[in-house]
Amino acid sequence: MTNHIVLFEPEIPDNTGNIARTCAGTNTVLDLIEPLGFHLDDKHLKRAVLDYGGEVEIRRHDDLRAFLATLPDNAEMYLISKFSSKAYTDVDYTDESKDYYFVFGRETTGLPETFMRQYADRNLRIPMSDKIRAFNLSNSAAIVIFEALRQQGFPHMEKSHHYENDKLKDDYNRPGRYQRNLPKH
Ligand SMILES: C[S@@+](CC[C@H](N)C(=O)[O-])C[C@H]1O[C@@H](n2cnc3c(N)ncnc32)[C@H](O)[C@@H]1O
Repeated sequence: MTNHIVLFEPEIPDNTGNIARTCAGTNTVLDLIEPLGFHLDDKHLKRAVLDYGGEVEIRRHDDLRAFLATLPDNAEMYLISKFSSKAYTDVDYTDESKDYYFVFGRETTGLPETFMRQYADRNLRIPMSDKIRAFNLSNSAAIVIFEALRQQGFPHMEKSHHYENDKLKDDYNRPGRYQRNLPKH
């Protein structure tokens, strides 16, 4: 089982950078459908990818058709769109024989209407109030991928870890921890 976040023609490098970081932290493959609104060596994207997501597997596709042609037989593809009336939480993402693909639209115009109509039963909505037009792209990606991962039991992810500077350790607040070596006058 592999999870994929697929971005259709993303425009804002910071969003793609954030998503790349999320992909690295969750062992998710990032598929980018061109054209992109930025260069892959954009400094914001690079900072996010290199500082935090150097391990992320990025696959680039010339266009939507080219991306669809790469889908394996076991692909379960979902289109993430506010226009759906089915919630993203109402789907089972736990079939280990499947590869899950979550396709998100571009920041300004979302997903193409024809594509959404073609896969009408595959559109999923993140519930939201009527006070906004849509959620931010990178937040939407995080919301959906973490529901899939939660259902899958967070595969190959550490649910706990012990750090050297563990804030929950008993001696974290030991006297002197915050004392600075100020110069003596
Ligand atoms: C900023 S939104 C795009 C808004 C665009 N005006 C539209 O018509 O979809 C960017 C992407 O985030 C995702 N998104 C944002 N809010 C969503 C919601 N409430 N439900 C599902 N997806 C959402 C979708 O994939 C969307 O294409």
